[in-house]
Amino acid sequence: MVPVSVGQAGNVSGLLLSLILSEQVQNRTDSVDFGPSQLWCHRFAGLRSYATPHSQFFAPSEGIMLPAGSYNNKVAFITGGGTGLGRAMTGVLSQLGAQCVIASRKLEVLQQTATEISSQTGNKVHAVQCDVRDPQAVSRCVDQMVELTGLPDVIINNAAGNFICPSERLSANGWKSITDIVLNGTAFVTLELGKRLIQNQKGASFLAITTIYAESGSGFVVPSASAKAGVEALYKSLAAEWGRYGHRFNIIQPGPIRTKGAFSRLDPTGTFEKSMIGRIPTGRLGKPAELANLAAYLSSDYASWMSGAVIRFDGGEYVSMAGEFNELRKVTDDQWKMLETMIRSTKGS
Ligand SMILES: CCCCCCCCC/C=C/C=C/C(=O)SCCNC(=O)CCNC(=O)[C@H](O)C(C)(C)COP(=O)(O)OP(=O)(O)OC[C@H]1O[C@@H](n2cnc3c(N)ncnc32)[C@H](O)[C@@H]1OP(=O)(O)O
Ligand SMILES: NC(=O)C1=CN([C@@H]2O[C@H](COP(=O)(O)OP(=O)(O)OC[C@H]3O[C@@H](n4cnc5c(N)ncnc54)[C@H](OP(=O)(O)O)[C@@H]3O)[C@@H](O)[C@H]2O)C=CC1
Repeated sequence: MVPVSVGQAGNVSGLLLSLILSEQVQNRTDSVDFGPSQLWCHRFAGLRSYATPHSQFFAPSEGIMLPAGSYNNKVAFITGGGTGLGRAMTGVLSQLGAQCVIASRKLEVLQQTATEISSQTGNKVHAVQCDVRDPQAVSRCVDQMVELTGLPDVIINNAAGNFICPSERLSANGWKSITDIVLNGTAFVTLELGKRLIQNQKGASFLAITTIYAESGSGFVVPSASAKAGVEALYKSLAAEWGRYGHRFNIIQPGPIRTKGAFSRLDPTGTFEKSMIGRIPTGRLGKPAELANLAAYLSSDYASWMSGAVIRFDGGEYVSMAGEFNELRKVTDDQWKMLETMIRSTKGS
């Protein structure tokens, strides 16, 4: 770990970006705390990753949490299982004994992931091409899964699309592209599998991966925020309706976890990561393995009494952004002395 000075624009060109960046550096210098000496940068695999010194209190445990064999004789279906967080969840479930089916658009990516994971775990991972925006394709995908493994015990709706974009620049097709993947895709997968499971009187655990801003909304990712909020309404509604069929529905709202898919579309220059770390109380990004452990627990029999739950998993970022006075953590001891003196010396209203 090496301390770095903030404010390096790297090879990013463009006046606007430099302005944004220099403003951030200015703000950070002005705000007393969280200056260059307190920002740390890990470098690995060509990627930068920032963290604060106090993140050492919150070192990630990336080993598998559940007992070996927890998923023996179980089948798990994971959308978007070829990359990023979906891949991490597939790896953990497979390691715990599950037979996994991963589905998304890019068959080659899925096949490579399936081969790599199954060679590490010794358990089968099947790759099935499926564009979740197309209900017929989803139905064919489920047919294929039934042939391969039978109906699943665990369904993880993880596939998503997203990009930052001012809403006034967003085309109708841009809106449709994101909401089709996230909301309609989740609905098509959930309805198709739910109906077949009900017909076969088979219980299952459904998990949706949303995001912290599904609750608050967020500018610049409006289609994603709207669709993720819809997914949460869908899952909470079905938790109430389909418990009688043996189905549980839970939701994880992750905060920032570095993946190529997310960061390339949400922070393409790497400019915003540094300021984001400053508002995460645990001082670091999450790790895919941490999310995968939580997903494995929620989808397992250890969580058979959990349904309708919405788990925020963000190192404290959401509450940190929400609290009116939370920026006061930047005030130094000397400044507090001065503030306290001023407040105490005020008499009357
Ligand atoms: C502050 C630091 C932030 C760091 C991260 C913090 C994370 C915290 C919370 C994170 C939440 C994360 C949520 C996620 O969902 S991340 C998942 C990201 N992964 C993906 O998006 C993978 C899949 N994505 C894709 O395949 C594409 O990106 C896609 C555009 C979503 C879909 O591809 P495709 O179907 O091929 O669509 P296109 O034909 O390319 O485009 C469709 C229309 O959308 C318009 N469009 C595409 N990109 C943009 C853009 N960048 N800006 C504006 N418009 C765009 C495109 O032009 C098409 O519209 P048309 O021109 O009108 O036809
Ligand atoms: N990483 C983060 O910081 C956060 C991520 N999330 C959520 O976590 C989940 C995983 O994201 P992450 O791993 O970061 O990003 P990725 O881009 O790696 O994952 C998205 C996956 O969705 C698949 N996908 C996209 N469109 C479709 C489609 N039409 N049909 C089927 N599959 C599709 C992609 O595969 P393919 O291209 O082959 O179709 C890809 O595997 C998402 O739901 C995201 O919203 C939430 C908060 C934070």
